[in-house]
Amino acid sequence: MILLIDAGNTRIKWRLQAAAGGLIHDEGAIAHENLAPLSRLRSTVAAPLRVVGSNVAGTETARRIRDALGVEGIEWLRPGAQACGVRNLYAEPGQLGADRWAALIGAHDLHAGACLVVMAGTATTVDLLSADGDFLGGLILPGVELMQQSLANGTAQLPLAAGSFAAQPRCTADAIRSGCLQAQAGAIERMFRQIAAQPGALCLLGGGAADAFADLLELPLKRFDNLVLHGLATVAAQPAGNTA
Ligand SMILES: Nc1ncnc2c1ncn2[C@@H]1O[C@H](COP(=O)(O)OP(=O)(O)OP(=O)(O)O)[C@@H](O)[C@H]1O
Ligand SMILES: CC(C)(CO)[C@@H](O)C(=O)NCCC(=O)O
Ligand SMILES: [K+]
Repeated sequence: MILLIDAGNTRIKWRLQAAAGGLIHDEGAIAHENLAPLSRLRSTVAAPLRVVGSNVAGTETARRIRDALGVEGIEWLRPGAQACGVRNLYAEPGQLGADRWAALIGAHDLHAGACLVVMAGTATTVDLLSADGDFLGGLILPGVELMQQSLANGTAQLPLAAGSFAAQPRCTADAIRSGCLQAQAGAIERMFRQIAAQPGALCLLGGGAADAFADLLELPLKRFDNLVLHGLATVAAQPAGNTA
């Protein structure tokens, strides 16, 4: 059995599979505060269990996950210069978030053409992947909720209110909500222009906040939850994965 773990800043997503490319037994998402579901999961699985993960939530989180699972070693994905046909063009490949690296590997496995890999989580990332598998570069934005919160925190008059999207917002709450959603959609559409002319160019969109603006996007779009876990499975299926 193999357990795939995507430890993000808001939640920890997991998937239990028979083998790296095999049948999915179970999956879920948990809050950082309560890792008990991972301990329960471990006790239901007959050993041996291989654990492959990506973590952008810090070393303390990695330790807590290991303790909750009671396993010796977790194979945490370390972004490098290349893996599974994807080349990392970051100036310092190790600086790239492991979740972005896994998602790019997953995207390259799923789609033959150029794609824009968008993950709408705590932060939103918008990453360009060429048809050849080159990660050309990408954006990091505050996620939708972080954007809304930053306005409430940084101003006297702006509340953290539940607004709705409007093309021409005519109240404060709608103006905030629409501004944050348009910022996300606009950044994505502008990045997509760089690959739009290529045959089969596609935007792959995932993450917990994707529903908030998916309908606004005017580009070839495919929803995919969860690209990070798919990428981890792709890495795990390699004879010598780029994990440590
Ligand atoms: N409909 C929504 N509108 C705005 N923000 C949302 C919406 N749904 C989720 N979010 C926010 O998006 C952020 C990430 O949500 P979620 O935990 O579901 O995504 P995630 O992909 O698991 O994130 P991460 O990998 O960063 O942990 C949270 O701050 C959450 O409150
Ligand atoms: C951008 C986030 C927060 C998205 O989860 C994560 O991938 C991260 O912490 N990345 C490290 C910095 C970088 O990717 O350049
Ligand atoms: K962070």
